[in-house]
Amino acid sequence: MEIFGSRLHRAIDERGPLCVGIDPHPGLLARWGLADDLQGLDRFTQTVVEALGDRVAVVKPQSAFFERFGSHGVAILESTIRQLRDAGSLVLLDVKRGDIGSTVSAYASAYLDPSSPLYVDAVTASPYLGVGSLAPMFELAAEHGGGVFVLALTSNPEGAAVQRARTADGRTVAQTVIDEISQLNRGVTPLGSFGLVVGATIGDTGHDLAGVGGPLLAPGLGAQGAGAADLRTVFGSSLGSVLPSYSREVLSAGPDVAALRAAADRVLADCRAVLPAR
Ligand SMILES: O=c1ccn([C@@H]2O[C@H](COP(=O)(O)O)[C@@H](O)[C@H]2O)c(=O)[nH]1
Repeated sequence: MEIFGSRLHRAIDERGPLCVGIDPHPGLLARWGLADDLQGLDRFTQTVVEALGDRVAVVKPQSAFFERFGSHGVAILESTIRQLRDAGSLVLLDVKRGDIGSTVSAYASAYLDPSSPLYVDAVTASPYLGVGSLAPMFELAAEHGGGVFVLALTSNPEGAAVQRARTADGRTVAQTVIDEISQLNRGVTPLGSFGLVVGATIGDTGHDLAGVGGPLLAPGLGAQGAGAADLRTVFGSSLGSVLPSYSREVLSAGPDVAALRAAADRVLADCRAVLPAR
């Protein structure tokens, strides 16, 4: 079995360092001339799959925009996940789960067990019940070649008050998360399966990302105001592990399939100009 970190490394070599989110905001559905209903949701996601499923390394459906339509919306998410995987992109479900360990086991089964209808390559997870509470996700991911991206320094301005608060030993909360995830990836090459979410909007915070050994997902590009050049400031010497992530910046080019592809190509070129060649 090939581990997630190695599959991601290969996907980036083949398709370039880019993650595109599927975030069917009501405003985007309207902009695409679609109704804010199940049919609109289905058409929107089908179009993104057609445009980008065989093109970008990672596609990141945002679960919330499917869940808001109830069980039928989740059914569309399930079929979107299958189609993306068939088209060859890795699927990172942005679902930010976290709970006590016994409940995290159930979340792990939902997303990281290959027999689940919502099985994906990787998920996002929240560490605010303690990184250790996510152990069932880490274990199931390791067993089946999956990945977990844990929130460390999020792109929203509200995150800093919690994430940059100091713990008893003087490290920030975020640095304790970074250090625990680094341990999970220790000794794994070329890339570990346990990643962090670090927003492209946050500037130079002085956090030490050098030893993470796993992918660094960078949302906040485009609609939230960060540009590819900001990656240098945020990630410094860790730029080689960055997976830039765009949603609205690319999606707003739709519904034309060629325009969506051109938008993805454009942001990928912007990122390539900043990230080290590999
Ligand atoms: O720190 C974080 C973590 C996750 N996100 C998610 O990424 C996308 C961003 O969408 P844009 O349209 O590119 O702004 C969205 O799904 C967020 O929930 C984030 O923005 N920041």
